[in-house]
Amino acid sequence: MVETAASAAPPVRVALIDANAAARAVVQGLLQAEGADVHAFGHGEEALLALAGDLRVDVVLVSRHLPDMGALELLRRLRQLPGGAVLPVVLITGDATESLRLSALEGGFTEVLLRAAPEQLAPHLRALLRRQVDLQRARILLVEDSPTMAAATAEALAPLGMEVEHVLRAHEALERLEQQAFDLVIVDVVLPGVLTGLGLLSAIRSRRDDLAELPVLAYTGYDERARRVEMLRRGANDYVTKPIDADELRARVSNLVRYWRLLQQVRRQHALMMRQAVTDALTGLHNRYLLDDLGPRLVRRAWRGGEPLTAMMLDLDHFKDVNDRHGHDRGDQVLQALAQRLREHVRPEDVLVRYGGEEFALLLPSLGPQVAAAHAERLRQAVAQRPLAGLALTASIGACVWQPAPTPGAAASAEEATAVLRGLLVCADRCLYRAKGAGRDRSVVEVAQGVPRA
Ligand SMILES: Nc1nc2c(ncn2[C@@H]2O[C@H](COP(=O)(O)OP(=O)(O)OP(=O)(O)O)[C@@H](O)[C@H]2O)c(=O)[nH]1
Repeated sequence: MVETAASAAPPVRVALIDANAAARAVVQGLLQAEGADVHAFGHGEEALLALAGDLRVDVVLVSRHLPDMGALELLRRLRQLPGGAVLPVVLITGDATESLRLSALEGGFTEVLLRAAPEQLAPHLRALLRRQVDLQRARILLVEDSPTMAAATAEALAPLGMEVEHVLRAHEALERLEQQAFDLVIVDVVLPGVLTGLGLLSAIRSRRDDLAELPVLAYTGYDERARRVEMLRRGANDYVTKPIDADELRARVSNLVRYWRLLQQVRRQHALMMRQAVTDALTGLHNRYLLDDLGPRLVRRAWRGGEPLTAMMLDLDHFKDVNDRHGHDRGDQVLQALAQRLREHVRPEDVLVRYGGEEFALLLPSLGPQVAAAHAERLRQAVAQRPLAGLALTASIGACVWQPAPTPGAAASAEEATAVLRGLLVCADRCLYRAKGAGRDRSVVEVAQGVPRA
């Protein structure tokens, strides 16, 4: 059963209340340039009259000084209008002090926007509108066995423009959560069937993926302390007591959806930062921090399975001359071309990183000494046979092959695995040094005796 309130995002409707005609025109122009539908007013009373009548908006922007009332007075009266309790009301001010910002937020404004030059204000207004559109696009899964309650909920949420999907049973809700992304679950705690609302809550919270933190708003018919505590204990973010109050429901739903959006934004940024932390900006290859993370895992796997593991160090020959003769930019291009060349020669199970400067490290599982030596030669030839960024260059390679004794069931500790990785890299580096000493453009391979340890 689906009750859809809205799907395509309509323009965000903004009430702009500012006594200063010139300033108002600037903000109005910026908002309209972003596609907003703007209703501008110079007086508070004028705006309140329109909003108490037919005018419906998604967000209100108000300047601090109005001819007929203060911004706080306007806010108080806006909150009393139908639907006004959840309306985002943004104060726009030229006063940048932290104390003003805090007192405005404490006073009930949703945000405080600093009045600045248009080019500085524009991105803030764009972000404000984007947040509003995001909220309108929210999808809510309503799990409610009473058709009357479901209809009342859909009606109460309609002004928010969110999409409400209704299912009757908890198990249907679990199926829908598998199929589609939702921003909030509203669940009646008492549901017929094997899985109750509380059971659904526990099922969501015990998931091992991001959905475990999906906001859940619980409906209860009993305003009873023990039941409220139980709902919160099981992980409900908030609850509403039946019969529902439309304004209260909208306010709680908006808050939870905002929280979820923020959480997702933080997660995305965190994932990006984690990627950046292990990525070398010049070549796009992973950096040595990824080796520190993945290397011990490969060591433990090799140890467990008695499979060989090879570490290789590859270093361009006379790279300093490239920089000196052709400039640092050309040197960078060479490193990028080299990274691409190496990428073409690694298998999905191999780890390739830029170890630093013009040195690259590889970890290659399951190659015996002869195959590892042949592979090192192939890499050396791959560098020498074609120019890199237009320059004929060579590389030297040091490789160290570790063949663990088959010890089924034995597992290395994390510290041991790290020590073995270091030992392998030191051994490979030693081989590289020998390759350089022997005239460069060659590979030197050594089979580790015993367990390599740094
Ligand atoms: N363009 C560029 N140069 C770098 C980068 N990182 C390190 N280098 C340069 O790489 C050069 C390494 O020089 P050396 O360690 O003397 O080694 P080499 O000239 O390659 O000599 P051998 O290794 O002995 O054959 C130095 O000039 C560094 O400045 C980088 O990201 N970009």
